[in-house]
Amino acid sequence: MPRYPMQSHKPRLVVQNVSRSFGGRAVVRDLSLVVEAGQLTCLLGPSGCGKSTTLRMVAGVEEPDQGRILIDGEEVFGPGVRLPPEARGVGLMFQDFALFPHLTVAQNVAFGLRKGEGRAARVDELLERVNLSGFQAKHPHELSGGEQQRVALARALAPRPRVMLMDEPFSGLDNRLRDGIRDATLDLLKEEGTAVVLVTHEPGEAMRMADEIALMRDGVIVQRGAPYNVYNAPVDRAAAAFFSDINVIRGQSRGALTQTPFGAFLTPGQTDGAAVDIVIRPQHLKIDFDRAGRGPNPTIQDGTAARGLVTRARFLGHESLVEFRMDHDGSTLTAAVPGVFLPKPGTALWLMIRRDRCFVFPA
Ligand SMILES: Nc1ncnc2c1ncn2[C@@H]1O[C@H](COP(=O)(O)OP(=O)(O)OP(=O)(O)O)[C@@H](O)[C@H]1O
Repeated sequence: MPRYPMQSHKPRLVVQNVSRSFGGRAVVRDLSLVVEAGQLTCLLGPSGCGKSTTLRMVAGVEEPDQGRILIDGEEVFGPGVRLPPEARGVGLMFQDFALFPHLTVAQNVAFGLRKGEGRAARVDELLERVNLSGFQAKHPHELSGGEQQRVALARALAPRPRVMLMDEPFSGLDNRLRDGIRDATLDLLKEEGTAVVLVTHEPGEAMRMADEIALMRDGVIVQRGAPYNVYNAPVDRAAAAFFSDINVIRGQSRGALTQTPFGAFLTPGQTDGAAVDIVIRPQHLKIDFDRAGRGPNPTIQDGTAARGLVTRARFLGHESLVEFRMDHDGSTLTAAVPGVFLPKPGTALWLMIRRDRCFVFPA
């Protein structure tokens, strides 16, 4: 049943309306996904939202209750079709990737390759590309964690998988190593041109690696898009909160406007009288100084300033986080400021909200 006619474009990976329950509980619900060759899609979401189960169904180690999975237009799972994992042309890499301890580095990388011409050359090529030339004869116990991880990557890529499936592949690594290995891994995956599905619960990792983020919650994809779009246009309050701390100002929409101590916000599309949440990331609160009990003048971009007292200020390295107790209702707001800004607790400051950086959601 060819869904994609011969002459038309066949995405590398198509997951169609796939569902899976365990003991009557739906863990993945009617999930669909398309990943092109050379593209990296991150399944991002909190623990237990069904990311790993989705990945395992693509790998073929878990069976969907329903749905179809196609690789290069070929059905690998569907009504009456169940291709085993080894026949799907997928490469796997998991957090606890285990190299074969009794095999050398070269033998580990060669493991999935057929004997014959080109085998040794492919092993050497990959080891060079993960910066491990000369490591061929070593055994895994002689390698650092980062080196073992690179061997595992070379091993998974050696047979030129059509789809590479990675489940939290960097979480076992030292923090200092992680960013370098992520970048090197991404470069190699791009050179190989394979389609990649990477599971992570870390927004930072997804932002760094993904062409497309598929944000998951309770077994469904709630939003997908380029990292920039998912970060800057979240579908709801929880999607915004998944990527950073957020500040929430609750108000009531009247005539497409919501009045707050920070001035009026446009809240089009909200029913009259409906409670709305105005959501703003700490980076997008503007701080101004107290001018003898007065703040800066209102502007169209930033609205009216509201006064608060600093309750805590912390330096985090690249930015400072300053917490305020607001005069008007005693609520707490947090502002992030680049560099070092550590006002003493009790300092009165004025906050403004950038209108172009806030999100409005029904409460
Ligand atoms: N084989 C199984 N039998 C029963 N329940 C399972 C099985 N596999 C997964 N689950 C349950 O399904 C839910 C989703 O698991 P899954 O591993 O897909 O989530 P996840 O988003 O990858 O989370 P994590 O990051 O913690 O692995 C969890 O509640 C888990 O306990």
